[in-house]
Amino acid sequence: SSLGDCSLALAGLRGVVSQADPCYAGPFFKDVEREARDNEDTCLTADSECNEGTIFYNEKIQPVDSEYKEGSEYILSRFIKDGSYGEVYSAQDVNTGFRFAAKKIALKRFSSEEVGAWSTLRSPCITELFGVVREGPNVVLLMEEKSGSLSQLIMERGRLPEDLSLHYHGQVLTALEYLVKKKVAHLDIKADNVLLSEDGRDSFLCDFGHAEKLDNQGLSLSNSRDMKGTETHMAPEIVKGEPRGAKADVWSSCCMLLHMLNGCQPWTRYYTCRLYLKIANEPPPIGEIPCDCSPLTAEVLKAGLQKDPVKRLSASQLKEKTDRALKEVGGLTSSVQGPYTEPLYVP
Ligand SMILES: Oc1ccc(F)cc1Nc1nc(-c2ccncc2)cs1
Repeated sequence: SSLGDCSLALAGLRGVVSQADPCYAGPFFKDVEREARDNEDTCLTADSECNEGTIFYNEKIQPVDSEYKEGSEYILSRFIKDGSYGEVYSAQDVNTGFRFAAKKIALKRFSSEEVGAWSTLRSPCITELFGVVREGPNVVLLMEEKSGSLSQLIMERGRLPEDLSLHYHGQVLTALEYLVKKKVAHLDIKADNVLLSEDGRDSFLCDFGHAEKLDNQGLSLSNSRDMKGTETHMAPEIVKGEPRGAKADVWSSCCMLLHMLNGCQPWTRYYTCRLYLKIANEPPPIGEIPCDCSPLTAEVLKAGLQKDPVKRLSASQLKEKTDRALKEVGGLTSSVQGPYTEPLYVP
């Protein structure tokens, strides 16, 4: 839409739910976050009548009289899981019947980064954010629904065949290559946040609750050093509170590759204590590379699990290596559904 419509939509946004071009969602949600922090009390007792937000252009999600509220314009059908900062439900638009996923976040825990970073992304490897609606004390993020997650598949199959693991790793690295171009770091790459298509052959990155914008050097703009993401997949620079950027996602993607190959997350078979110090002081978990994997797969993991982010390969360099490793094992021949294979416990 032209700037006119969009800025009009934003200007009129107070108290209405409007269709707007996602490019402008970021700034609006900055002040929702500020307002939430400023008047903590009111947003807690916030009148449930307050219903404002932005539905990005989508004829299948229809505000009625510029309202989009749970229980009237859409319904939550079933609880799916706890996402970052909120619960995820399957939802349906009452008028169109269109199904989507919805994450309900308490206003005081809402980070405008999830919307600001995500709303500018358009990639076949990243789930689409349809919109954000504030309902009283909550913010609800609306996202395209997928049939399941990579973590569910790993649980069902114990561990995944090497070719299937490399296939998904390659797709996640394609998503990371795109994020590097858009100067966004996801900072919570793990199988829980990778969703699968119906036939399981395509994967999509989701949940930008920990995402951060990057500067021209590829380092995070947010000066916060607080640790983000999932402990077992945290890069050394994260646990050490050092400057972080896109390379942290590369480390986490290799932790996820180990999770797919072994059927269990790195570090957890050797340590039950807090992992931060182990990740900071121990060598990288390359000892957990399964002995039955191909040499090129081991190369991918060694290159992606370099503790020094400068030495660690970039998403596009690792994507090339991963594609070569997949060719070396004969390409993707395994079916997505298949026999349960016992996870590899301590050798
Ligand atoms: O950050 C979000 C913003 C909006 C959403 F609707 C969901 C998420 N986060 C996640 N959704 C899932 C998931 C969704 C659908 N099916 C299986 C898993 C896993 S993490």
